[in-house]
Amino acid sequence: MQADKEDEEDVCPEEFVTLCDFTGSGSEQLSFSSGDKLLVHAKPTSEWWWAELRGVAGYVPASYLRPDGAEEEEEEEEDEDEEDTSLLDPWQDEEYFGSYGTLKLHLEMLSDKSRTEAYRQVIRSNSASLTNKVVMDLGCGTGIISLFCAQLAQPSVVYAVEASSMAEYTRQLVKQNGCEEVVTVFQGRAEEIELPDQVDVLVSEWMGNCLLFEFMVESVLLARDRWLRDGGVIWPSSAALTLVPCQADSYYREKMGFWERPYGLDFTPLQPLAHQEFFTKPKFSHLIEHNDCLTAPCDVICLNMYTLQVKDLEEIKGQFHFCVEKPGVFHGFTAWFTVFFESLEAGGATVELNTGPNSEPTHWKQTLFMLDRPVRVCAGDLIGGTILLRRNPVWRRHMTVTLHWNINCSTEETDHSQVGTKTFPMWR
Ligand SMILES: N=C(N)NC/C=C/[C@H]1O[C@@H](n2cnc3c(N)ncnc32)[C@H](O)[C@@H]1O
Repeated sequence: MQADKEDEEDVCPEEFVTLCDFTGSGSEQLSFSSGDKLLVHAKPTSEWWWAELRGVAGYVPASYLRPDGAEEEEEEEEDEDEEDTSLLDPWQDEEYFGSYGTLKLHLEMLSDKSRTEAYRQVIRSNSASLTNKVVMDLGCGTGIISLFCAQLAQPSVVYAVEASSMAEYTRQLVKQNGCEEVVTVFQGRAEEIELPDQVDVLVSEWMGNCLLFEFMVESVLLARDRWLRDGGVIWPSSAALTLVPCQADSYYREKMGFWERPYGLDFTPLQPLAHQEFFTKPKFSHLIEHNDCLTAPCDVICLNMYTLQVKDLEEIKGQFHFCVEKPGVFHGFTAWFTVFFESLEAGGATVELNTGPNSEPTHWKQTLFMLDRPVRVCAGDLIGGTILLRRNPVWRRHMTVTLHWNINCSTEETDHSQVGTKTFPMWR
């Protein structure tokens, strides 16, 4: 990588000091360690600058730098700035693992019968093959999956790995349920802990909204590469993201229609604000009604957990071709995921956990992406396009979802915006 980039206007280079480590992703980003002195050549945007370190140049996140020579006032403010460095953690681990140190999220996940029973079914239907196996439960939380393993099968050992302070309680639950002979709890990040042995089975419940949000999947892939022995099994074994063009009439009326005539008054000047506030980001925990689907759903992304690589997570693209089955209003797209657990026995039945509208609801429910403008469609209209999940290069648990679509109407009289595109932050 050359130290200067012809198409960036060069400013006189300024020296900056880095506040923490940064691992660049892709060839364009420059990695550095905390305390490095960088030479900033250009500031093309407020977020990304073009800088050089020891003759190598690349983009760096501006928020990770402070002007060199500013350290004296920095020392004076050291105390109140102390907590700021935690804001610079691209993984936001303090906040993330802090949230899992309380019961709220564990109660939500454990109360999700579809989710929890699916994992119990996986253990139960593979109990014979789990005999004498070494199992790793990555991100075990309260240890529910590990306890199922110890209760319903005879593995030789289960390594229950949990980074949050919940691990202390997980140890108590293991003891309380008489599983301490089989289950060993390791408190720490899966990326950092040392296990006594390779594992035969790597099981984890890592899926976030829209499948990938939180990107815990990266930890699972790293653990697979480091701890899963050759021929070992990873659960889930594969995952699919499903999309469907849909109506969302009640949501649209609730958030946008409301301003037409509240109490006989015209509040429509607030509609642009409502659009910005309610339709710019995806709507999590959306419950799509079956008859809101304008077409049959389509799997747009399929992930094989044996071959998926961390670098593949930067950008994942899918395509779709829908044929509208009934007239209606195309308000947006709804997405959900399904994960599959292959049997340990050759030819055994695959267990699946489907979070879509035709299955028992889960705590994820579905995710709704609202278009800027609803479009009336007729049966026979074709909605084709692409979906792009692009991981945030700085905030590593976040991504954007970009949808491109075009509508080929089967008849002429209906009004149509033929082509559309929209990018949704999740959440950065
Ligand atoms: N979002 C869904 N579905 N599940 C979130 C489930 C997250 C649980 O896994 C733990 N966890 C997440 N990442 C790691 C890691 N790298 N090492 C150890 N424990 C981890 C969290 O602290 C939660 O207890």
